[in-house]
Amino acid sequence: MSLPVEALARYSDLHPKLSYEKFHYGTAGFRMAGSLLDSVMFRVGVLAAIRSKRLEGKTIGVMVTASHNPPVDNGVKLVDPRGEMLEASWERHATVLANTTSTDEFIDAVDKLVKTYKINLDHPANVLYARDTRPSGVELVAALEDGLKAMGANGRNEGVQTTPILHYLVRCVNTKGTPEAYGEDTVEGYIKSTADAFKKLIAGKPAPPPLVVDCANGVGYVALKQFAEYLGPAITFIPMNNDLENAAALNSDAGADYVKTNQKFPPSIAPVLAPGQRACSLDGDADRLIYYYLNSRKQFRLLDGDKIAALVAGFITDLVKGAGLEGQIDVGLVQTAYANGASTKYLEKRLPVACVPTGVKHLHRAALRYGVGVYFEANGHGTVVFSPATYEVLASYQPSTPTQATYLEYLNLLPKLINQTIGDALSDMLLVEAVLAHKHYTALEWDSIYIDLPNRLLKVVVPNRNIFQTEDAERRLVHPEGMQKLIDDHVKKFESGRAFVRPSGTENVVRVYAEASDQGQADQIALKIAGIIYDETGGDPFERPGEFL
Ligand SMILES: CC(=O)N[C@H]1[C@@H](OP(=O)(O)O)O[C@H](CO)[C@@H](O)[C@@H]1O
Ligand SMILES: [Mg+2]
Repeated sequence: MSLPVEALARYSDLHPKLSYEKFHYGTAGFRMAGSLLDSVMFRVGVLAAIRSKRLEGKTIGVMVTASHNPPVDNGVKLVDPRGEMLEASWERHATVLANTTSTDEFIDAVDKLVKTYKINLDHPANVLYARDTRPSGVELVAALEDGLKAMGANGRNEGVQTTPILHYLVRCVNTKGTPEAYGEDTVEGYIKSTADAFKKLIAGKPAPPPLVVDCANGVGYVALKQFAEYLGPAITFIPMNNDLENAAALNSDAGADYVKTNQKFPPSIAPVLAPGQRACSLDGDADRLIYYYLNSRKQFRLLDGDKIAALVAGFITDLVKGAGLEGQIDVGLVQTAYANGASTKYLEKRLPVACVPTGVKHLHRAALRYGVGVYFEANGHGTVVFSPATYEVLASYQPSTPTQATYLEYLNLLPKLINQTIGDALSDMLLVEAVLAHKHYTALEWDSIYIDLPNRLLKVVVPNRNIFQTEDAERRLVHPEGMQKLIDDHVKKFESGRAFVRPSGTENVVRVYAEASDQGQADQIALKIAGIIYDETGGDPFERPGEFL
């Protein structure tokens, strides 16, 4: 088969590129105002089909979502056959195709891609896709489908689903009937196997107290309802911010990003919480999870991705030891520079900890190096991955005592409870609840594992963020020259101060993170560095944010 040039041209003409837009496939795929994405969606459809053919018909996933961003935004991400994010080298092809200015140029670029990889177009193309609850998703999915039609690809529309469910389904479809079979490739199959593993894991433990779940008025509520049905009395949820009728409500004063960024309760949650009661927030596509509670002094206390990682890694380490598998299964943790310094200090004493650049793909890749790799970004995105060798050990190990056998049983349930393809707010939430039940931890006890260092995260708008280059997992600047020295000279004035600066991969800003032994110092460090960056990059003195030092 040759490239279906005629069909490509016909469909492409229905989705012309807006001449002034420049698109970039970044950390979060393509993401911007939904109204600007029509041509991008069509081209992503074509690219997904080409990638599927390149992989001899393996199913590629496409998720239409803008996660925690405002309801008018939308976006799209491609998912590789194992349910992982698109291979990095193909991000560039996505950007190139999205930016071709005419149908002819687009077809030429597709042709070039096919020739470069010597793709055999006789292979079938299979694409599985879903969208979040954003209204613009309906038309964007239609544009995506035109891309699939133009290539004669088989499309499987999963409707409105969470991002992690889409990733899970892709892995299931591609591993079906193989020794690595991941599960049944249906949403019901996902809910059932996750819920069953949870029920078995907490069997005999007291049912956790009811959990307040802030659904960010998004698709997470759809999955939560299904979980609630299967879980029955095993756990009670109190769903909040579950209005799916009002599109404008999505992520508005709600959700994991709101809580982590503002370090406060969503306004609707504060009044319903009793002191000590746990609550959690999902984000708009349910791949991030943040916990929090009201302490006895009626203060907000955050239990973020670092706290989840510490809880989960500690639990798994205990299980491995208890089963007598120490030395046979190595448990490791992966963080980014945004991890609270107190968490890193606490965890490094207990297990190997790696620090990698921001972005799930980096964390995921690093986690695969361990027998059991736990990774979480501070913002609540993370999961646990089990290596093939670990699966083998778990399947063949003969415990020598009944206690070891019990621990082994728990360990064997974890790969079923956890969505290993990507961070999954709902399966992570059930994991946290199971660990709390096993450890008999209240929110306060969990919080007390270590005490967070006060910190401050700021954005600085600069003319060109690309001049900022980093090394050492983004912890030091190598460019602009001399900037790191200015930062160091300032930070060293503060005891236990730490700070770093990096360009955002998703917004046109530079981020400044600082932490210190008290909040005032963390603020001073961050605001001074923000001022340095602003001034050194030629920021307009009349527009200089008032708080910068
Ligand atoms: C400080 C921060 O939270 N950064 C986020 C944000 O990346 P930036 O490159 O910092 O814009 O979005 C990413 C994608 O969602 C997420 O992986 C990351 O953790
Ligand atoms: Mg998200």
